[in-house]
Order: sequence, then C-alpha cells, then structure tokens
Amino acid sequence: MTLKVLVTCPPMLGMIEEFRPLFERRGVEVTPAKVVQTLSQDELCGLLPQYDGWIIGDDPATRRVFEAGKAGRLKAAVKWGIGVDNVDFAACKDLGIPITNCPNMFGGEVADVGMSYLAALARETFTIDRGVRDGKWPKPRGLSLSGRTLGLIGLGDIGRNLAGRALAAGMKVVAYDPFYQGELPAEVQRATWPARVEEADFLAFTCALTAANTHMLNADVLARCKRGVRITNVARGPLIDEQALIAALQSGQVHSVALDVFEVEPLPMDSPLRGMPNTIFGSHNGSNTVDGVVRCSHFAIATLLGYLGVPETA
Ligand SMILES: NC(=O)C1=CN([C@@H]2O[C@H](COP(=O)(O)OP(=O)(O)OC[C@H]3O[C@@H](n4cnc5c(N)ncnc54)[C@H](O)[C@@H]3O)[C@@H](O)[C@H]2O)C=CC1
Ligand SMILES: O=C(O)C(=O)COP(=O)(O)O
Repeated sequence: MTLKVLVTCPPMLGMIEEFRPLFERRGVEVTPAKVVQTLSQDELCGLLPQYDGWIIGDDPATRRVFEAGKAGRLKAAVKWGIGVDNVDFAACKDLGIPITNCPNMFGGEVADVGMSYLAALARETFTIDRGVRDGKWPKPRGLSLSGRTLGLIGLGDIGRNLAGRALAAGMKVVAYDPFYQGELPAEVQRATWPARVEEADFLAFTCALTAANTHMLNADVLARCKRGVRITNVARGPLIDEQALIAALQSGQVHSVALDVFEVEPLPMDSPLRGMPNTIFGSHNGSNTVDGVVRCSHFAIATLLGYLGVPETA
C-alpha cells in the first residue's frame, strides 16, 4: 500500500510543488491540506486516520487528534519548525508515535527580524512611517542602540543569534534562560527572571512557550521595568499578558512594542492593540524566508520518511 503523508503547515504548503518530488521519488504520496491558518481538532480527527505521516503546522496537535490518527494509519509525525507548544509530545510517547520538531532551523532568520525590530523601536520608525504617509515630516528623537541594555529572554538558537547581533550593535546584553548551560560570548551577562529587569532599555522574548512561563511578562513585572522600556516578542504571544501590555502602553510605562506573535493569531479585528500608535506588528512570519522554508522542509521530509522506514531511493 502506498504511504501517504499529510502536510498542514502553511510555509511548506506555499512551496509544496517544490517539495512534492522529494516524496514521490521515494514512492510516497503527499497531500497538502487546505489550510488558511490552522485546522481544527475535529478537522484533524477526520483527516489523520487516512495518513501514515503528518507534517504538523501550528494546528492543535492534541492527544485526541493523535488518538484518532493512531486508530487509523498514523505512524509518525514531525512538527515543522521549532515551537512545540501546540503539540502533545507525551501523547505521542504513550501512543508509540515517533515525533520530533526541527531544531536549530531559524536562529538567523528570526534573530534578523528581532534585531530589525529593536532598531525600529529605537528609532520610532512607526511614527515616521505613518507620519510621512499622512503628509507630515516627523522627526522623533530616537535612542542609539550602542550602550543600551537588552534584556534577552531565551538563550536558544534564536536568542544566541540575537545576542550576537545586539553585541555587534554595541548593546549590553543581560540574558535570562534557566535551562541553557552551553557557551556564550563573554560579554553576555546571565541573570534570573526578572532579577535585573529594571536595567533593561529593551526586552526581547526569544524563548520557548511552556505552561510555566505563560504570561511571564505580566503587570507585576511590567511595573518593575524601567519607565519607557521598548519590547519585542518574536517567540510566542502568550509569553506576554496582552491586557497588561496594553495598559502599560497606555500609561507610558512601555514606550513601544514590536510583536511578531500574539496571544490569538491572526490578531483579532477588535484587539485594542490595533488602535495603538506605538506598535509594530508582524504576522508570525519571523522564519519565513525561501532559504529557511527549504531548509526546514527538507529536514522535516527526510526525518518523517526515515521514521516511516522509507528507503533513501525507493
Ligand atoms: N516568530 C517566528 O516565526 C518563530 C518563533 N519561534 C519561537 O521561538 C522559540 C525559540 O526558538 P529557538 O531559539 O530556535 O528554540 P530553542 O529550543 O533553541 O531555544 C528555546 C530556549 O528557550 C529557553 N527557555 C525555556 N523556558 C524559558 C524561560 N522560562 N525563560 C527563559 N528561557 C526559557 C530554553 O532553555 C531554550 O534555551 C520557539 O520555541 C518558537 O516558539 C521559532 C521560530 C520562528
Ligand atoms: O518554528 C516555529 O516555531 C515558528 O514559529 C515558525 O513556524 P510556524 O510559522 O509556526 O509554522
């Protein structure tokens, strides 16, 4: 019987014809799901039993979904990309479904976005861009990055790449990551959260989202921050309590934010953030370069077909 793989991650779906031969030359049929953003659990429960392998996007990959798949043909899965906050790995272990994410895939790409956001926040490009479009010629006096302190939350692949870029820009980097034991440039100072948050002119979130750190940036921590702190989040929306952030933006405690990710995605039409001037928004697109999508998709395909026992050349 021909092995069948379901793909539900939008970045890979956007280039699926480029990747189709990688499946077909090994005798595997690939089905791109019709995905706008994510599929629902009910949709996944309906689809997955017909597939042997699944390349997961930001879908709700819950125990119920894996159980439904396992009751049918599902044998293995790969989470396309890094973040696994939407995937129940424990359920896969219990069900005997091999699974992995694609580690170390986008450190450079997402750090590029993070660094561009730090520079844009420093120079208030949101004010200039909107003003010029409105026929004005605004001249906000920005901050120089050099000499300013970045509080970096997360020292994984993205965090370390961003630390390098920030140091190159002359910033002082104070980093929070209770789990990272590896090497760092000597200039990066370690701290626990939120021990030295008062020092930071900028905060950048680059850590994994877990049950333990949801809303780690909340009203209490925001109140401890330096008045006028500038914040970027290129990791996961729920790390920040958006209600508390909105209040802090309104009061001036937070000067401005650049968010690639949100508590609810896409950002709801009625989100108060939309009306706030000191904001730069992304569309959870930090990893999305041609190079990054090709790199990650090749890894996901090779790993999944390996799990499924497909020989290198069928
Ligand atoms: N905006 C986007 O398009 C993208 C966002 N991401 C997000 O960025 C996250 C990080 O990506 P990578 O650096 O590649 O992952 P990684 O797995 O290399 O690093 C994650 C780091 O977060 C740290 N961490 C976990 N809990 C923490 C906490 N409470 N405080 C501080 N650090 C903590 C871990 O110790 C680890 O060092 C991913 O988990 C994903 O959610 C990843 C790729 C693209
Ligand atoms: O790798 C990640 O965690 C990302 O956020 C990027 O991939 P995604 O857009 O979530 O499929």
